Amino acid sequence: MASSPAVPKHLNFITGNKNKLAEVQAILAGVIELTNQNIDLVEIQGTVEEVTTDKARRAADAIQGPVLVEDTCLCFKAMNDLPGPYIKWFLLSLGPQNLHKMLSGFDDKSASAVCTFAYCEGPGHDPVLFQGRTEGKLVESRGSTVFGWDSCFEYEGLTYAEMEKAEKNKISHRGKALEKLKGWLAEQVQ
Ligand SMILES: O=P(O)(O)OP(=O)(O)OP(=O)(O)OC[C@H]1O[C@@H](n2cnc3c(O)ncnc32)[C@H](O)[C@@H]1O
Ligand SMILES: [Mg+2]
Repeated sequence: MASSPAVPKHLNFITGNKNKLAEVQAILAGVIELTNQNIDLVEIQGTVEEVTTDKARRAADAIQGPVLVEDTCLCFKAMNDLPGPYIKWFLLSLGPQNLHKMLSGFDDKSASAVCTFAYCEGPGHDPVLFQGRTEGKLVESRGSTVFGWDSCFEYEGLTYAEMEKAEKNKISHRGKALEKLKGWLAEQVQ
């Protein structure tokens, strides 16, 4: 019989982003206990899978134990999926008020929000990935600018920032990725 990885009863989610942490805590409430460490991890360049896998390995090495990490992309169809994993730096430079201008020269405003979680059992182990994607469009900022590009990403008429938190979590890239993680966790304990 193939041996299952030793999935702990709680997950140590390594992130420096308080808003991500709050969403993950809300979505996983009652499913798995979550602890958090804010470790400043180097993020490589590459595909989101490469970035997230590398992030998980670095986090597992840093704490010498099991970890959960996540990387979020915002991909513009007109730009062949850029900025993708590099959205953080565009958002930091432009701010949510100016982000929509990145597509002002294009008719196609389609954007995909992509969330990729990686669970790594510990140093030297291969991370397991769980990805969720929500299709929407890049719009002028509407709603609270507390969390990243929430006010610039519209899904079915509302920006993420205009939705109730629970509504966002039901349809979001992060919610979908965590549904997959939950399914995997349930399989491990059977
Ligand atoms: O420590 P980590 O987990 O890496 O946290 P981070 O803030 O650096 O996050 P990323 O590297 O994944 O970069 C993603 C960027 O997208 C933003 N972001 C992530 N999830 C988001 C969401 O659901 N809604 C809006 N913005 C989001 C986030 O604030 C960053 O600017
Ligand atoms: Mg980061």
